[in-house]
Amino acid sequence: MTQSSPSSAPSDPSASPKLRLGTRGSILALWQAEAVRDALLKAHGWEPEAIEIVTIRTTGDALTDRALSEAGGKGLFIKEIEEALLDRRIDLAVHSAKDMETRLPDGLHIVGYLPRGEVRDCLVSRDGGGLDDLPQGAKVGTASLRRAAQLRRLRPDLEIGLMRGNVQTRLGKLERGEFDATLLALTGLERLGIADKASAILGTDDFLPAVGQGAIAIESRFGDIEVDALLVKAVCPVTGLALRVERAFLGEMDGSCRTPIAGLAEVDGEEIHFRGVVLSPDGEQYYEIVRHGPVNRALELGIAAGRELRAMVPPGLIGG
Ligand SMILES: NCc1[nH]cc(CCC(=O)O)c1CC(=O)O
Repeated sequence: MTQSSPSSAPSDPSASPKLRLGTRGSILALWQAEAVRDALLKAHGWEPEAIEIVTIRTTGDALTDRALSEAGGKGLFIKEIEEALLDRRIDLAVHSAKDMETRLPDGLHIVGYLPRGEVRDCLVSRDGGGLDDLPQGAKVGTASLRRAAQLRRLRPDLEIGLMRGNVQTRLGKLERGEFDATLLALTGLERLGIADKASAILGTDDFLPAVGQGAIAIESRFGDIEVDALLVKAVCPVTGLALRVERAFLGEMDGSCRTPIAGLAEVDGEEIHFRGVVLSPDGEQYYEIVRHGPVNRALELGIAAGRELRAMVPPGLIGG
């Protein structure tokens, strides 16, 4: 029998388990953890007390002055939460899938995802309007190499500066006039109830999202089957398929976090459509792969797309 973390067996409906969900403390992260909690409560008909949300401060939260790619990458928002999971201080971790490395620490795995919502990026501009409406040389803030490269490709005239911090911090920098515009995940604004801040939604043809964007991942200890069983009714299998493709693609690209990479898989019935892109940081080089395949070959599709794109890209652009 595996060790079980909830204080009661899931098969006993009269007892309320005590599951601890670990998350970062930002408003966005808390919204996401609450969404997982609500999905679990609904799936099992539990009382709210059955789930406790535990906030954990991460290295990434403390770093506000440097690009994440310089400080050690996106895993910085995850590490302390995964340590808490391995130490059994929490039973499940909730993350933005986008923030997760393709390789997880030994002993942990992604159990599944909540239904994915909006995947697109949006422009938040002080003066409103879309990318074409930004004046020549306007100052756009972002901390994302992917967004910066795609933006440079479309608008090489813009001045792109480093903008760090959580969504509210970034919007504050815009309001104070430090930047003319910024690019954000539309889903983040939606979750914060401020989607009206978006002045334009960027279509995926021109502006491909990050792998995992818009998906909320639930991570557990590998082999903690009683905990995982509780999630079966709360997770979204279709989102799981899309993320399987995207994360396999990213794993094959094996890009350092200094490489602008984007990828999106969409499930349409029994088919998956995938598009992946690699750019040079200045946006001048652009490599794209488009692949389709059946849902039962999701992993293979992602791997093949990653390998093929990797083979197209000159050495030096990825990795290193
Ligand atoms: N980079 C931080 C981050 N990680 C996840 C989201 C948004 C939520 C999501 O994509 O699921 C954001 C904010 C943003 O990129 O604007």
